[in-house]
Amino acid sequence: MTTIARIETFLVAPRWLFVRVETGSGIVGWGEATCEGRSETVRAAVHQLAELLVGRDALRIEDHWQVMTKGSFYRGGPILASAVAGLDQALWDIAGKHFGAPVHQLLGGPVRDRIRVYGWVGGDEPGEVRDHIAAQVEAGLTAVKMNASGRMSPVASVAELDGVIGRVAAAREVLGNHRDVAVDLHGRFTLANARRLAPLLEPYRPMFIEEPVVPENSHLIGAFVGSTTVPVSTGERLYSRQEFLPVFQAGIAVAQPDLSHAGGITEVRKIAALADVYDVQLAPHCPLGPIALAACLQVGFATPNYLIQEQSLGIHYNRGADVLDYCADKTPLTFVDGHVERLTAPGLGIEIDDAQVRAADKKGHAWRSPVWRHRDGSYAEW
Ligand SMILES: O=C(O)[C@@H](O)[C@H](O)[C@H](O)CO
Ligand SMILES: [Mg+2]
Repeated sequence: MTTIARIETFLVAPRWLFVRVETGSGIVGWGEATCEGRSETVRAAVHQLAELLVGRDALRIEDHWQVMTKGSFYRGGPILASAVAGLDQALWDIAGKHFGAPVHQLLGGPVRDRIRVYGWVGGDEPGEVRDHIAAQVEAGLTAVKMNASGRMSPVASVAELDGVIGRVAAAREVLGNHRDVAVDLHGRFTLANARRLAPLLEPYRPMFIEEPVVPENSHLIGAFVGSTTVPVSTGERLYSRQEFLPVFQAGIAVAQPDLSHAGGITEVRKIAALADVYDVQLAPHCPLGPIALAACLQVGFATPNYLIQEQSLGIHYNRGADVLDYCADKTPLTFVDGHVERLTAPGLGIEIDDAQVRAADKKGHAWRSPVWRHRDGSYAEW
């Protein structure tokens, strides 16, 4: 009676796409297929993939993953990988509820009792960075991540470089030496800019420098790794083991697969195993909703090479919506001392508020990534 009977999707504020899978016996599994700025496109993909699942046994997760990712000949990319991810998470949620165990128990059992979390901080001026970090420290976090810059010239000016240094210096000053700051270059830097910046950041000892080059230029990341002693991270825009392999071979230190973009729990577990062979730690990308976060944490409780977890509780880019809005029980995602405690309930370990999600979907959302321009009018990376 674990036959898949019904698959629904919900487009909810601020920019998320939830997937609900129900079995004939009434077990409900939730997944998150959010792909920032592209969620409506993913939604269509989820409903087409649903044709492959309805009427089949929900517990054959690996087989469903094979069929969904390979079964229609044309494959790969963020849209399909996000759609598969949302469905895959929901199937793991169902399996956990069916067997009465949290997902990490099905993955081999807990290897840790709590997971360290970090949050994003904004601020254009050093003073603003200081204030935003002070608020996160006040909330108990021991690590934050900041963007290095806004729009960045292809060959950075002294003022642009000094702007980055000033803000990272301010971050280090308020954090002290017992907390960490990661610096996200966000694909805004050319390789030349990134190489010029890295030695200037070394005195502030960032936890890692993220996305030093755009993901389609993974062939350049080795040149960046070789230019700095700072650990290098990437992966929020890589969608499979095959796409991670070259960056592992190039020597990155931290892999950031997104549980909602990289094929879900099934694929990220395999990315983690591959990462382990290259001495790479996981720090999954997750500026997303509660289901994506729970899926990350389930992998984290069962994965030895797991550094830290990104999360967006209370963060202003969620524009008034919050990760906890859709949780019927807010306790599992409450942080203690900058960590989240092991989730013990069956499945993904959180309880989604069905009525709240249905109401939010009626309003929907139209979140889009901005399009930026350089001063001369040409396209600039966001
Ligand atoms: O590492 C991060 O959290 C950022 O790069 C976000 O993924 C990006 O702004 C799109 O949401
Ligand atoms: Mg990033």
